Amino acid sequence: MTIRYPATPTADQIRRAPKVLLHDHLDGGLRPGTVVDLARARGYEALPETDPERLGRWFREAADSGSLERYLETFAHTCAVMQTRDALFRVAAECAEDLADDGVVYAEVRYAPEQHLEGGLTLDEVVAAVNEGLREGERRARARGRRIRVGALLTAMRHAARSLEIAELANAHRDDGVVGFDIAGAEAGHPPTRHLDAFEYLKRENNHFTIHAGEAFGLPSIWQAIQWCGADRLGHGVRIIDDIRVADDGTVTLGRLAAYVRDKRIPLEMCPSSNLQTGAAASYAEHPIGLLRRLQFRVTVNTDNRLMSGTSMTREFELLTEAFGYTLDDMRWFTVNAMKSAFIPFDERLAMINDVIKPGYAELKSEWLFRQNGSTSASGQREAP
Ligand SMILES: O=c1[nH]cnc2c1ncn2[C@@H]1O[C@H](CO)[C@@H](O)[C@H]1O
Ligand SMILES: [Zn+2]
Repeated sequence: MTIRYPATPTADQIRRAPKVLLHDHLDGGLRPGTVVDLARARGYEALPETDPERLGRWFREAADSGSLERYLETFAHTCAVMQTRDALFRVAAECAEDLADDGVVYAEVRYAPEQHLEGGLTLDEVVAAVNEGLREGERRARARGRRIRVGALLTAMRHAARSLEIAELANAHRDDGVVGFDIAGAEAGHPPTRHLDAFEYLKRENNHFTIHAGEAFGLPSIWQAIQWCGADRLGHGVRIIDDIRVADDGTVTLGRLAAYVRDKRIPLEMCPSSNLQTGAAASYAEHPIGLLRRLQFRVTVNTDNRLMSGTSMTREFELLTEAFGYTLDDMRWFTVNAMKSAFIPFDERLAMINDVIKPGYAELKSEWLFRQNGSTSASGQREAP
């Protein structure tokens, strides 16, 4: 006889569960109050609101545009206030703290160094400021009894022409907090193959990269990212659904590209709330993550931009639990997927899975055993002998 645990985790369990985040933009995750403070310090007067609560709402509503291009316009304000060493340090430290408070144990946070040079910093100084801030945030979290490890991904903007330079920067800082590379920005009209030299350079250096692909543009973008550029992971990748046919009787047929992505266990960094805002998915219940999880693609759950989506890892999992009835076992599956797909060394990933993630979920599940004598009766939750 085996005990069947209650099906859905509580909000509190979701928050306390160890979580792994692979796709989170530093310039999309500022606290609204910090944006206000930094704008005031720098004399930046173009903020649409100066009350933190109203500003937070403004970001969420402006990002709720149904188009990636309009969604991306909101980053002009966050980037504008991230132009000095102190500002970058503060934003990075708060990022690590906020993620730790949300129960994230490992995160890869990305940003585009080329967007932080207006105050006179060099690319190397930008990277150093963010790394120092992340280390400070880890320390503050530890002082409060929370453990988190945060790596940085350096992003090149796909409409610009600095990707090789940023790839070299990522490689130069690989033993110093930078775990990989990415390209981001408007997808339509900016195919990943324009940055082939950057990707080929990183492959020659045995380095890692992910590519935003299959978010605002479909299969050709995913195909190029994988087969031309050699991406280790896909940022979003939701449009892979266009290569999957589900017949009326439920039979599923994968096209060649979808089959390749699943066969090769290529990680998909899915960001449900962000996708709803940019129009890449219509609702949580209809988000491709449901089908892709059932088909056992290497799916991971991510926040993308916590400020623009007013979200957190806890909230993304709550929304998915509501939409798909996910259990703690599903959550653990997504989390192990993410940890397997991280860009840190294999032995460290394995240790995180075995020594942090699995024990964390086992601990949460076991809580139920001690609750059964209390008011929440467990009758009916045991499997028949
Ligand atoms: O979902 C997204 N798709 C594509 N680009 C994005 C997304 N979120 C943010 N950025 C872009 O990445 C830059 C560096 O962090 C941001 O400034 C934003 O322009
Ligand atoms: Zn993104």
